[in-house]
Order: sequence, then structure tokens, then C-alpha cells
Amino acid sequence: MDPSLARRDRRTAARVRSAPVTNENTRGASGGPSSGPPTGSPALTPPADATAPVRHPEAPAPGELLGAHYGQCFGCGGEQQHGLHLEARAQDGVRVTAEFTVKAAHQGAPGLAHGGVLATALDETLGSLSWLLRVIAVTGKLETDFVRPVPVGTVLHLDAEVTAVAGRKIYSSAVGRIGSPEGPVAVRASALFIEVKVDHFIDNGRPEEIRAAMADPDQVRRARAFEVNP
Ligand SMILES: CCCCCCCC(=O)SCCNC(=O)CCNC(=O)[C@H](O)C(C)(C)COP(=O)(O)OP(=O)(O)OC[C@H]1O[C@@H](n2cnc3c(N)ncnc32)[C@H](O)[C@@H]1OP(=O)(O)O
Repeated sequence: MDPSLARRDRRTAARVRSAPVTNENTRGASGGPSSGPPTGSPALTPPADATAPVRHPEAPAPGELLGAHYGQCFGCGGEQQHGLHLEARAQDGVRVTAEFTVKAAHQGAPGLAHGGVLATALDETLGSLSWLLRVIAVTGKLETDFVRPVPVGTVLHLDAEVTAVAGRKIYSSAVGRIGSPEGPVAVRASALFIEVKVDHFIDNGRPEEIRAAMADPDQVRRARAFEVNP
């Protein structure tokens, strides 16, 4: 086949694949990402008895930087040289925004962010919603749409919110835009987080890191405070 035709076919196929997603790229009434999250897995649809999320009275104020939950976290920790160093900020309701600058260490294809790194940025942003509910939760399911390639040097602006809660199950969605909070949508995600106790980490983490974390009184105080969630 003529290589130029093959290239054109590939471009057409890419447009067809992305078309339904880009039609949904408007924001929710709250300014958050809720309108048009990826549909798909039934496990990401809240059950009929799910309730609206409730912002904890001691949640960080809107506009406040949340800070890293763990210095070695690949998503937000300052001690990971090639980590994302993602910075999340509380917003109104149960919503956060975050920024992540794509570095050369985050490439998949030449000059473009790796899809797994972009999924990490979404996962981390969605995970930081726990600060506003004041619970500890881990990702059970994460469904991602990759809408546009994201070049190295891009600042990805992420916006995430909890949409519903059912017992320990926390339903959320997020969107990532290129260059500004109003920029073109590059990635979107829907997620199910599951609330856990601190013991989830103590029982499963590698002993040396757990010992180090337990020796840090600030880390222990932060984690335990989230377990008591009136
Ligand atoms: C401190 C915060 C760090 C934030 C970093 C960013 C977020 C992350 O990347 S966290 C790391 C990645 N995630 C993980 O490592 C989690 C690994 N998984 C696990 O440990 C377990 O499967 C866990 C804790 C999610 C659930 O196990 P367990 O506590 O036994 O709960 P379980 O009874 O199985 O499930 C509870 C409910 O959730 C549902 N559920 C759990 N997992 C899923 C799933 N993958 N898909 C759909 N539903 C699920 C179950 O069906 C059940 O529903 P129901 O109450 O209606 O019956």
C-alpha cells in the first residue's frame, strides 16, 4: 500500500475513535468534570442507594494546596526524582484541581507523555479527593479515555470530583486539559475508590517503608486522624 495512504487511513481512524469523546468535553454545572465522564463499565455506575458526597467540615479550604500525602509517592511526593510532583488544590464541594508538568522522564513515544503516566496523574488527582471526604481510600477501578496526545513540556490541568458514595465505595470522575483549565481535553477518567483503614498499608506494604513511615509522627498522626471520620 502507498505509505501516504496508510498514513491518511491511520489519521482518519484516529479521528473516528476520538469523535464521540470530544463531543462530551463540556464542564458540569459546578465547573467540575462531571458532565460526560467516560461511560462504560457498570461497576463505575453508582447503585440506586448511593448518596451525594459530603464535604468534611474540617476539609482544607477552597484554594488550599493539599500537599503530598507521602514524600515517596510517585504521583505527588517531593522525594521522587522522576515522579509527577503533582500539586492538588481543594475546591468547593468535593472537588479538587491539580497541575502536572510533563517532563522528559515521562515520555512514551518521542516527545509525548506515556499513557500510564497520564493515568497516574488522573489516579493521583482522584485519590486526593479523599482529603475532602477525610477518609483513606485506594483505587479499585480506573477507566481512562486518552483523547489527545500530550507533548513534553505541557502543563496538564486536572479537575476531579466525587460524584456519589455508597458505603465504602466512592465514585468519581476527572478530566485533564492541555495548557490551561479551559484548554482542550486530553484525558478523562471515571473511578471507583474503596475506603480502607490504615491497616491496609501496614499489613501489605514492604516492612522497611512501613517502619520508616511509622517512625514519622506526622505521617502517623495524619493517617490516624483520617480513620476517625465522624
Ligand atoms: C493513601 C492514598 C494513596 C492514593 C494514591 C493514588 C491512588 C492509588 O493508586 S491506590 C493504589 C492502587 N490500588 C490498590 O492497590 C488497591 C488494591 N486492591 C485492594 O487492596 C482491594 O481489592 C480493595 C481494598 C480495593 C477492596 O478489597 P476489600 O477491602 O476486601 O473490599 P471488597 O469487599 O472486596 O470490596 C468492597 C466493595 O467494593 C467493590 N469493589 C472492590 N474492588 C472493585 C473493583 N475493582 N471493581 C468494582 N467493584 C469493586 C466490591 O464489589 C464491594 O462492593 P459491595 O460492598 O457492593 O459488595
